[in-house]
This record gives sequence, structure tokens and C-alpha cells, in this order.
Amino acid sequence: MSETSHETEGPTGVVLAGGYSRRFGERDKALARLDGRPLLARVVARLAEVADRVVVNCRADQREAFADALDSSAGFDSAATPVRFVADPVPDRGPLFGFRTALREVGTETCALAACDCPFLDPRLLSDLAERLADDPDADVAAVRTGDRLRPTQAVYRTAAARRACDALLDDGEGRLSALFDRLDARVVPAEAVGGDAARSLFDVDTPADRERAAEMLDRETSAERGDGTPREREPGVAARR
Ligand SMILES: Nc1nc2c(ncn2[C@@H]2O[C@H](COP(=O)(O)OP(=O)(O)OP(=O)(O)O)[C@@H](O)[C@H]2O)c(=O)[nH]1
Repeated sequence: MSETSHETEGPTGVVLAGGYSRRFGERDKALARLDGRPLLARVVARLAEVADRVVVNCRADQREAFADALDSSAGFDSAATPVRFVADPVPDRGPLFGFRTALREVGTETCALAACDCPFLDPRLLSDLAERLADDPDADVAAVRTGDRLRPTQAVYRTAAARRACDALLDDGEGRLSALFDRLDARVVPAEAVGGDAARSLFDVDTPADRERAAEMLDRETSAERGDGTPREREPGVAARR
């Protein structure tokens, strides 16, 4: 590992959470609970395993409920990993706009981007990507490829390059996060080769049925764990609260 300061400084975690959860229905999926804990709290706690600080990008009207959700069930040490909220100046402009908003609050050379709806986000995947990015000075982002699809969330970016790319894309009227790969040099890692469990990590909750599926995934694991006496799922490296 290089001794240079930018490579020893951890990435900032960025959570996109400003969507309207339309497929989820009446409720904000970021606050939907899985085994008693809001999805947002699960994602922030997992990001805190690899990030020294976390920026949560959301709408102004979500902020209070999100702060309450993290206070009551964060499952991580908020003194060790400070969380800042940054609200989109205009709501509903899409995740790329949200990422640009969040990037304004990022002071580290790199950042790890995640969506709020991936309750099984795997810190091992992000730390693997962070290492690969540090090892490749020509790359702007290290990202997972599943099949022929590059994944813009659960990717680690060089902050300055990501800012420039967001600005240029938004100026061109582009709103898709995946368009970042048109502008950035990506170090691409196939899902089969990346650290951690990529399929599980990338599982996202869009609908109530997805939340049920996530609950079943947890239950199945719990039953399997009971067989060998291992305790119920907890955030990696963090003692279970509640
Ligand atoms: N800041 C911001 N984040 C967004 C916006 N739209 C989506 N996101 C976030 O981007 C991530 C992926 O988006 P989706 O899974 O489509 O979430 P969503 O837009 O809330 O859900 P649907 O309304 O069902 O599409 C989620 O973490 C969202 O919170 C937006 O307009 N602004």
C-alpha cells in the first residue's frame, strides 16, 4: 500500500436517498424496515465500515425523518463516522443530479457511492474497489460489471473527476447515473472477481415484494445459521443493537 496521504485516507460514503419510492407505494423505502431496521440505517452502517464519513443526499422534506432513523437504529458509531445530510436544491431531478449535489460536500479524494435501497451492501466489495482504484492512477472509477452492465452505484469514484462528469452530463441534459461511464475511465471488475458477495450486495428493494424477498433472504440465512449455532445477521464488524 502506498504511503501517500490520499491513498491512506478512506473514501467518503455517499448515499443517494432522494427518490420518491414510487414503485414501493405510499412509504419512503429508505425508512422501510428489514428485521426492525430502516434500509437507510443498514446502508449507512455498512458504508461506515469502509468510509470515514458519510454524506446522505435526500430531499429537504426527508431530512428530519432520516436523522431520526439513524439516531434510533444506526448500528454504527456516529462519532467515528460523522453523517451529513445534503438536500437537493430541486427535488426529483434524478440520481445523477443527487450525486452532483452530494459531491459538493465531499472533501476526500475518493468517494463510495451507494443507493439507500440495498440492505445487504457488502463493505468488502467497496473496499476491494477502493484498493483497485488506488492501484490504478489512470482510472476515475472502480466499478462492478454484472453481465454486460456496469454498476454506477456500489462503485468508488475519484471525487474531482466525478464532479466534472456530473456537471458535463447534466449540462447536456443527461440524467442517468450510468452515463457517468461515458465520461470516466473505469477500472471494471466482473462481479465474479470482486471481493464480497456482489449479487447479494447489489440486491435492491424497489417494491414491497422486493422487501419481502429481502426478509426471506435474512430468514433463510438465520435458519442456516441456527444449524451451526452462528448468531443472526448483524452489520459486519458492528455489534447488533436493539
Ligand atoms: N437525490 C436524488 N436521489 C434519487 C432521485 N431519484 C432516485 N434517487 C435515488 O437513487 C436510487 C435509485 O433510484 P430508484 O431505485 O429508482 O429509487 P426511487 O426513484 O426512489 O424509486 P422509484 O420512484 O420507484 O423509481 C435510490 O437510492 C433513490 O433514492 C432523485 O431525483 N434525487
